Amino acid sequence: MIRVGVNGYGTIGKRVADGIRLQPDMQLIGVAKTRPNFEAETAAQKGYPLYSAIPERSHQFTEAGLDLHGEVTDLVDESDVIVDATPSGVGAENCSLYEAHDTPAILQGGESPDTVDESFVAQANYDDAVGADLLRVVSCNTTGLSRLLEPIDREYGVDKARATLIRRGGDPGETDRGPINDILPDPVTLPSHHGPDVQTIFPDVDIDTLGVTVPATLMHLHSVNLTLESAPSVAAIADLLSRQSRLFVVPPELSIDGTAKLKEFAKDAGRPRGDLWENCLWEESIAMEGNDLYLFQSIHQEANVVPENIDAIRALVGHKTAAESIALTNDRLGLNTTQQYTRSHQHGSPQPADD
Ligand SMILES: NC(=O)C1=CN([C@@H]2O[C@H](COP(=O)(O)OP(=O)(O)OC[C@H]3O[C@@H](n4cnc5c(N)ncnc54)[C@H](O)[C@@H]3O)[C@@H](O)[C@H]2O)C=CC1
Ligand SMILES: O=C(OP(=O)(O)O)[C@H](O)COP(=O)(O)O
Repeated sequence: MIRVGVNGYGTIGKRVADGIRLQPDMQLIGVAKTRPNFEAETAAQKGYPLYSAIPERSHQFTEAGLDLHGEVTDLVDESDVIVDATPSGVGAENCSLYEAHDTPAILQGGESPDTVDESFVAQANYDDAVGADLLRVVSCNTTGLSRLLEPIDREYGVDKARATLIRRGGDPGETDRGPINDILPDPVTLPSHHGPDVQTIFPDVDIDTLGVTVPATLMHLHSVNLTLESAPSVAAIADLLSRQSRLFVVPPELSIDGTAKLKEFAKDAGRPRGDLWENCLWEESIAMEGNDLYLFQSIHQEANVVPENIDAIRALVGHKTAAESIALTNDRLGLNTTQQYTRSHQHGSPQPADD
């Protein structure tokens, strides 16, 4: 069993903790919280041992009637791997703690790539991460672009990638984010940070990205144009993408016209918190003009890095191969439900994934 601690129990941390608890080869040692809010209450109700992230505040947990199992240093000490899901910049500050305890750690996309040994996307560079001390699961948008690029580059070669990222203003629970009535070029200059971030995974891919932030909370939307080395048919592209286990090629028959219906679909399908762990690509949006591929995909920012964090844990300890880890993570999270649905529409019967 891999003993895992989660430091930072917010949007990403609580989803990763739930995912860890579902894995047969992992034990969730506990979660570190800064204060006894509703997330600390629900973590305790789920039976997750609580650790105080800020020792001076430990008494607040006791006063709120929450048992503490220790402080964050105890959590780091008791864990084989730490998933750090603290806000951007805090993860880098925590690295000295992990190093002092000789505990490998996984940081998130808000941290700089220079802070870690490797940036990570399971489908692309799992083997490079084996035995590292510090990994970084790249941001939700970068993970989404990387998952799309990997099979297309492998199969057809990508000469040039261009993407405009229409970014959600904040997560649904973030009441202090915006804009609430604007459309912001964000950043106003080319490139957005996503292109260089993709190159931490694919150093040889030539990619330009633009960012725009809009008053929406549900998901990001990517408008993608890839210039390929050949000109496959739309059907061949759709077939290739539909065979990737973390891409959901949304069939037109579902009448899903945008991110709101995608989220509704996930909730109806019984997904926890309505989470969509996979990229969601509209099949009808896939178009070829000469060697140029165009499509739209949506990324559920709260959920799509969760499978990658689970795989990153196994990669750090060299516990399984990439294919084994991806398959196990998908199975235990329940990620295959949309995939099978897509295949039943496109192919009539399930086919091997990720080939
Ligand atoms: N929310 C999103 O859309 C995505 C976020 N990320 C990245 O994941 C990381 C975490 O982001 P979120 O989960 O959205 O943030 P969040 O703000 O929802 O959660 C962070 C949690 O860490 C806690 N925290 C603050 N300081 C701490 C400390 N010193 N020790 C322990 N816990 C501490 C906060 O109280 C909060 O509960 C960031 O690097 C972010 O860029 C990556 C993909 C998507
Ligand atoms: O990783 C994300 O976005 P990003 O890929 O645009 O950096 C998450 O949606 C967090 O974005 P935020 O830094 O705007 O909260």
